[in-house]
Amino acid sequence: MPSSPLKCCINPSILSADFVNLASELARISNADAVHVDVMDNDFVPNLTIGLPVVERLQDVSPIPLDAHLMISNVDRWAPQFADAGLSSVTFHVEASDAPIKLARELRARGAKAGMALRPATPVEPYLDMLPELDMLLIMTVEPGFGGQAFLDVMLPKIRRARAAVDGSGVDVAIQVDGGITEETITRAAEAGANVFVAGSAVYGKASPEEAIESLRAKGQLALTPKAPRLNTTAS
Ligand SMILES: O=C(CO)[C@H](O)[C@H](O)COP(=O)(O)O
Repeated sequence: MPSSPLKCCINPSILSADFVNLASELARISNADAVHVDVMDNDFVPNLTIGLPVVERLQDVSPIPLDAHLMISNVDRWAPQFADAGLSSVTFHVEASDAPIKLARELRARGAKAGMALRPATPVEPYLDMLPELDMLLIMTVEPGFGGQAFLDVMLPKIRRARAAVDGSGVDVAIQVDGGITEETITRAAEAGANVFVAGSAVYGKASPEEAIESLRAKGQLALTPKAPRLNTTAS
């Protein structure tokens, strides 16, 4: 583990926001670390959301960095265009890419952080040599496509292995988790080694999304902060 605690970041997913009022929905999460923008094409996943023109307008108006999660096919062709739109980070699914190393380099060359996502059934081990090419590794904790699903606890060992590999390699790669993150599951995900948390329902489903972000952040940060060793106070 690094000597100082990892910073806990909360990235609300606008999949759970009101799509007719996206600008005002951004204002409701002003304390977020980034806005998670779910782009789905009804091919890579069985759902359809927004495309590049809408994301470009969000980029124009958002005071918070945008973090696009591209759940789309033909991602080698599309992802660079999202980077060109000025997004802070662009995450592609490795299962959808023909040339993930080339794509990660292309995203960085265009000024975006490079993120790579893994579906629940995709193992992390084949991609560990790629860590220096990445700024973020997204481990899906639900099947991608829909909000409101239950967190897959079976993903915790994969998060632990990814954290061990990141810390062991000395590269600065964030470990993001997406799907089913709540006040209850964030602690387990953070203890396993995730430090960036996407939350849709657990933020936009609350009366005060900003309070929900603060509460999630406090719980995640607590779990990321190493515990002080317990003193043995029993007399021998
Ligand atoms: O990528 C996603 C779905 O594929 C969403 O970001 C994710 O599901 C967030 O929703 P929730 O926090 O409600 O699970």
